[in-house]
Amino acid sequence: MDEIHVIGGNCLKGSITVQGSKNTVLPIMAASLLQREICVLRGCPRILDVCYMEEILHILGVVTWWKGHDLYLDCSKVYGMEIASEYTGRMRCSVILLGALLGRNQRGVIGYPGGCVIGKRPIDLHLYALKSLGAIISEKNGKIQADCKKLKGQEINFPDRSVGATEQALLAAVLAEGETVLRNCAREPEITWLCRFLQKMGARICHEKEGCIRVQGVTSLHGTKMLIPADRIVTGTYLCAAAASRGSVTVENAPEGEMEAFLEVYRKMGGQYEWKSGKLIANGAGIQFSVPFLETEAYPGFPTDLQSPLLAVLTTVPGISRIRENIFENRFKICSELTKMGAHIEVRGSEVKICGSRLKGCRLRAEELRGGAALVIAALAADGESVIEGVPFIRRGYEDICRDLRYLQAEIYMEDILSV
Ligand SMILES: CC(=O)N[C@H]1[C@@H](OP(=O)(O)OP(=O)(O)OC[C@H]2O[C@@H](n3ccc(=O)[nH]c3=O)[C@H](O)[C@@H]2O)O[C@H](CO)[C@@H](O)[C@@H]1O
Ligand SMILES: C=C(OP(=O)(O)O)C(=O)O
Repeated sequence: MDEIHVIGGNCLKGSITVQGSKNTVLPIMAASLLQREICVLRGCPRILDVCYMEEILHILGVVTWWKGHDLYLDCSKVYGMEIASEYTGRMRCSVILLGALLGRNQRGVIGYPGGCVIGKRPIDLHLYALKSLGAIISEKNGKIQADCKKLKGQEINFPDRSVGATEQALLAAVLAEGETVLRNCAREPEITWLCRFLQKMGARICHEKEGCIRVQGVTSLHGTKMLIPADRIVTGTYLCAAAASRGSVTVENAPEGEMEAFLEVYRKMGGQYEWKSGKLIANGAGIQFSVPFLETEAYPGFPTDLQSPLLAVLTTVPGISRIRENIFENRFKICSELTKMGAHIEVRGSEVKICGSRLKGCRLRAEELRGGAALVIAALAADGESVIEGVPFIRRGYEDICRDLRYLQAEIYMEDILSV
């Protein structure tokens, strides 16, 4: 069992290249099922969620291999149609395999998805999209079964915006008969990247206007290659890590154009940044201003996935800050852990009030991915040593957070407590 040890107090500085994006690569791996050749995903992050998705693809018949960070997916022999809940329950993104399986084999049976326990996370919008395209869905014994003769293009007007449901609808629509128009789609960059990948496989997709995507069904798709873009949430996490120590960081491959909402808050807190030849150069030495009010929103608003990392920074900034979480109802779980470190935090429903103070190192437990990363950030700023348990949650989305932060001169290491 691994634990992360952090000796707080170092001022972070240095350059880093961030891993490929988790939330981009996972739907792209699912999309590869829609063709019968080989897809190559360059710059694929070697994170637990990618391993979990790879295992699921193996069960369905996909042959995979790695060359460094390039993942090869040979989808020529996909005959499996069923994925047990012990596999789907490890990650949220497993649910969109339903749309891919329907597109490929007209049938899919999957267990319920898992992922971070940060709210109820229903799948009604996913099922609504699939049903609209003609799938017959039944739910029993903890499984969701979807069948269709041939999916048929439709107008789908999402009542609410959902990243996963938009991805689900896209995967199901590209091989459906005729035209599908998706309205009120999510606008996150991951949707654009998925569309690009599907287009490279031969899909006919066009973005009409904000939130509206038109898909012209085709009869088959082919293999392709794509470079997975840098992870915008990991980039933001490392900016927060440097900010908590009032240090600086240069991100060599930051995803330009995807970080605006975060960078605006960073600047208001007293941080400075500039883009130079594709690099993001950020200096957190001047971070000193609290954030009177911030709320998480769908893209291009402030991302919910960076709410906990930012909250960790704000526990160190003098004055009162307030954050409202609008996307997931249970995303303040780390507050009790931060309180153990001496943070002054009050949670009231979907809002949290933070009064900046000094933190002290202690033993902490991560219970979900971004909350776990946020505990590491708080530990970097704290006096003394912190030990963070629950490392597998962090590994779901960070390839090697200790290695990356050591590049930035943090004193941090992983210990396997069974082997000492
Ligand atoms: C693997 C992946 O890409 N995960 C991201 C994805 O999650 P995910 O795709 O699960 O997030 P959604 O955009 O679907 O969720 C947004 C909101 O819609 C609700 N909802 C969603 C689907 C549904 O059928 N019914 C419903 O009510 C959710 O409970 C939530 O309140 O987008 C989230 C919001 O940017 C990010 O935090 C996650 O990191
Ligand atoms: C919530 C997240 O992931 P998932 O949707 O995979 O649980 C996340 O990446 O912060």
